[in-house]
Amino acid sequence: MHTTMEHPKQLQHRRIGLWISKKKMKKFAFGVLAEACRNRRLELVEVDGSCSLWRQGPFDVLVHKLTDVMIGAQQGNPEDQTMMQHVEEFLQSSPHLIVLDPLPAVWKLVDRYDTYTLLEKLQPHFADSLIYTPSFALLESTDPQKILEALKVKNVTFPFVCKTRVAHGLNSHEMAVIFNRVGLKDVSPPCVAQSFVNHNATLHKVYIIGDSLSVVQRPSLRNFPSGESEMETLFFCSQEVSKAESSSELTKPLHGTHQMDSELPNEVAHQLVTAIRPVLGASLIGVDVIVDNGTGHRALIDINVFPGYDGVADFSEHLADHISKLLEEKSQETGEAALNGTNAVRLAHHHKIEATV
Ligand SMILES: O=P(O)(O)O[C@@H]1[C@@H](OP(=O)(O)O)[C@H](OP(=O)(O)O)[C@H](O)[C@H](OP(=O)(O)O)[C@H]1OP(=O)(O)O
Ligand SMILES: Nc1ncnc2c1ncn2[C@@H]1O[C@H](COP(=O)(O)OP(=O)(O)O)[C@@H](O)[C@H]1O
Ligand SMILES: [Mg+2]
Repeated sequence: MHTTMEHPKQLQHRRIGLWISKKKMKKFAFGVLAEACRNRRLELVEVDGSCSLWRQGPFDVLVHKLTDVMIGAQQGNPEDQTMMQHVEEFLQSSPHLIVLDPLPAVWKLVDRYDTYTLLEKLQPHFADSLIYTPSFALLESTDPQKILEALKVKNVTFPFVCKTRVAHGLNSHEMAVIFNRVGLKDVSPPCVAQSFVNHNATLHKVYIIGDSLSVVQRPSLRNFPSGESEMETLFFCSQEVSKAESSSELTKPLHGTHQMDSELPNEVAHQLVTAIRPVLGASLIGVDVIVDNGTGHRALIDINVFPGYDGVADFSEHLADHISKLLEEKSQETGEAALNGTNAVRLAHHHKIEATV
């Protein structure tokens, strides 16, 4: 008689759905991740957002970057709203599905004002590591007087960077550095104003993949005169300033700048990640850190959902490890739950017998 030996849970074949935009898929090393998954008895499947998830499933893990669809739905785009409804229904019908990262965690990171507010609340946890988030204010008016008042209330100083509230997607990277009151005419509300921090044109991208992190140096905006100055508003696209290959007048460190050490020690990066991961509830994130060249304090200026991890060695191995770890934890959880369930039935049965003796 042929008996099929049930694979022990940890050896069972698992299906991992990867759902990212076409733009991101073009840059994504799908084949490398698929290979890393195969080596861990995981099958990586590309999810087609235009087809039914039920037909493409079942999945044990859904790895996604749905920020564009989430933001579109939030802004009233009917197709994105329908898509998000489909996603929510699928998640509700798949209680054991591991979502990487959970939608509530991702929602916290699609609006810069929400993200900076969250980081501001974390300030006490960071104080001893000299980590902070620069002063920021929500600007909702074009009236210069109202803007000045909003800046003053939140201690935002000139120069400041004006960023869209929306943190991801095509138009989210158009920014401006405003140097004086005349420049307030360039504020396009609603936007977030964040005090500019001189940091010797060095950006540290702290890339987090579950429990592993990598710090990658990138070019960044050069130093500017502190306080109000005669400089004209500087418009720029962040995707042209802080990519590995970015190089322009904007990113050339000024000669003779006060060269306070612009490094980000690894242990500081670890302290940062230890503090923010539990609060964010996300595990595939990029944190942009710059070091104030006057004080050496570390400023958190940006958090990204599922970034490109450009420059991170063995990204696919780290991601496949993280997925395996989550599956193992889930299997133990359900194993324990089943065991508790069985024990509860056994106990109830025992009490029932006891009651009849
Ligand atoms: O352009 P990539 O691939 O390097 O990744 C972008 C990230 O760059 P990074 O890897 O951090 O240098 C980029 O991070 P920054 O905004 O540059 O800090 C964004 O996360 C971007 O996502 P979106 O287009 O804003 O939804 C990311 O774009 P997607 O890969 O999500 O399309
Ligand atoms: N508060 C700041 N002080 C100094 N430079 C900043 C500040 N905020 C942003 N920048 C510069 O602008 C770039 C893009 O800012 P960021 O908030 O990371 O936008 P994005 O989300 O588009 O990456 C940074 O990499 C850095 O060079
Ligand atoms: Mg950034």
